[in-house]
Amino acid sequence: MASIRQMVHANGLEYLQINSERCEARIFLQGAQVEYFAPTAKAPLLWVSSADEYQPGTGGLRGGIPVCWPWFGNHPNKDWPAHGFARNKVWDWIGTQVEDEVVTLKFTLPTSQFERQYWSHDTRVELEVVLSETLSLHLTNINLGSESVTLTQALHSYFPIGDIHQLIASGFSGAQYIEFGEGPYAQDGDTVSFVRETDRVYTSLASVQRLQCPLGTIEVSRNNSTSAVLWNPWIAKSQRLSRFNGDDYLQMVCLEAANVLEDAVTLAAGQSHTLSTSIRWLD
Ligand SMILES: O=P(O)(O)OC[C@H]1O[C@H](O)[C@H](O)[C@@H](O)[C@@H]1O
Repeated sequence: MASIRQMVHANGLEYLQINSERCEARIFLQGAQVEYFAPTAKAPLLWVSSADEYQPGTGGLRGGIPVCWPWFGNHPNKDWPAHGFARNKVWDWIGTQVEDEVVTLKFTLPTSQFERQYWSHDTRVELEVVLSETLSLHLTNINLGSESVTLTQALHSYFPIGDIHQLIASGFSGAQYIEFGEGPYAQDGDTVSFVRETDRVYTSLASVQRLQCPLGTIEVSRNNSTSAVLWNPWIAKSQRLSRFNGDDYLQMVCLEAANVLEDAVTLAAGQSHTLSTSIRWLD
């Protein structure tokens, strides 16, 4: 029988502990951040740094799936926080459905948590998390106002890959990317391997990628998203990152379902848009 328990971490953050016949998961209300997900009898599909202390309001947990909203990355206004403000805010848990041991949970960021100096628009944002052998996230924006609204966003998934030197990421053929503010570069072949800091914003990217690593093969798919971010900080940037151990870069990679650059979302009055990603072990 599936169970959903509301718990409080020793450091004060509230989370939901989900156990079902199909999987185990933890979702923190701060950021509506999925922090742990493992299908039954399989290894965890998300990575979290052991350096994170689970403190409230510190830029989201360093791992799992932070929700970057209502902008991704650095804002043109340099004083604004990277990746928006939603990952630091406490979301409301507003819905639960359990059917055939598939648990669906719904969250919204209440407008009282909006940083109005950054986001004056009349919008509603919801995150639906579907937990079975696969983890699926659906991030919906609804424009309730009378003027059009443009936003960028990402579901910033951190994956455990065992050894970055042995990781082969595939499904990139035909795409282009911007890296460190330069490009667009044409993707060379279908695969990416990692030998240095990698921080690519892909455009025109196919909807399915695979991460083949010593732990197995993870499949990551996206819907309503033609852009995605591929990130590993490598050695020098690891030293500068908060809540990150110096050698954590060996164990993780981020492949983030996004709506960025020309894939930014523009919603006319009354319109909505749902960005989705699904993650599973292939073997
Ligand atoms: O340290 P954070 O604000 O969580 O950002 C972590 C990383 O997120 C994304 O993947 C960006 O492309 C990186 O440039 C950034 O370093």
